[in-house]
Amino acid sequence: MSTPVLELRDVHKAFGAARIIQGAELAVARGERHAVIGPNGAGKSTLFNLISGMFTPSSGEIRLAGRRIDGLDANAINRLGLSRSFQITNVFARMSVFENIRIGVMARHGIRFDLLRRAAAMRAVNEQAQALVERVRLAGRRDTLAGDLAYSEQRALEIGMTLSTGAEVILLDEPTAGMSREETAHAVELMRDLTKDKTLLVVEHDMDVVFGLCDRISVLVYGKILATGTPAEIRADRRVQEAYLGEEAA
Ligand SMILES: Nc1ncnc2c1ncn2[C@@H]1O[C@H](COP(=O)(O)OP(=O)(O)OP(=O)(O)O)[C@@H](O)[C@H]1O
Repeated sequence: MSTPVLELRDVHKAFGAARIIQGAELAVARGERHAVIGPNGAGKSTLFNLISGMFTPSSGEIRLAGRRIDGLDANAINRLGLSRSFQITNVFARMSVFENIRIGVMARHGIRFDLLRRAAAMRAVNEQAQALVERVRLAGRRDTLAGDLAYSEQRALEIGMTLSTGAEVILLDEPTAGMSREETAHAVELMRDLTKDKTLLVVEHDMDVVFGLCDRISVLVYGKILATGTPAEIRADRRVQEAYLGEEAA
């Protein structure tokens, strides 16, 4: 693999005496869709928090496009091209769909609200925000308050917000949690489309989504990556079957 766009080397994270991440190794290639799976409590969300700068590792290295990012705060990491969504819906309920997306687009350009009065800046930002609203298929809900959207629409908006800062590496934490089968299928299609020219790292419990969407999968068990491989390799991996997938993948 050429230089991975995202790389973890021997990453550890302890909360007091609780060693949650214990030497995680991960290499995500540019342009791939990569899932992190593992049992409840394995440390998947903690891993995301470490990568995105919500937590600082106790030790180890995290690199984005070859550059150390461990120890940087979330905003700095975002500016370097990594953006994440959260397990819990995280939209501004009292702002419209369009306004939610526009905040991220403005951040991308470093535009403050007072500068928005300048017509040219406003036009460019509005055009990009509108294009993204359309890409996440919420054009019909453009002026609806985010708090009034259906749950699955809120999750789609959240993906839009994650993309709005223009980041190259997108982290999505359980994007289909709580969705019906139909909503899940729609969300998968959306993710496939929106991440065509991006790198996606996703934590997901729905194995149909993982095996259908992702190029490679890493299995996290007790804070360590037990295996990384293609869906076929992971399905066939005896250790993974024993530790996690069980009968389901046989
Ligand atoms: N800030 C924290 N302080 C102390 N313990 C924490 C903290 N954050 C997470 N943990 C612990 O770390 C362990 C792993 O949690 P984490 O949420 O990362 O797992 P997960 O794999 O995402 O689980 P799930 O699939 O259930 O979401 C849990 O035992 C949790 O209680």
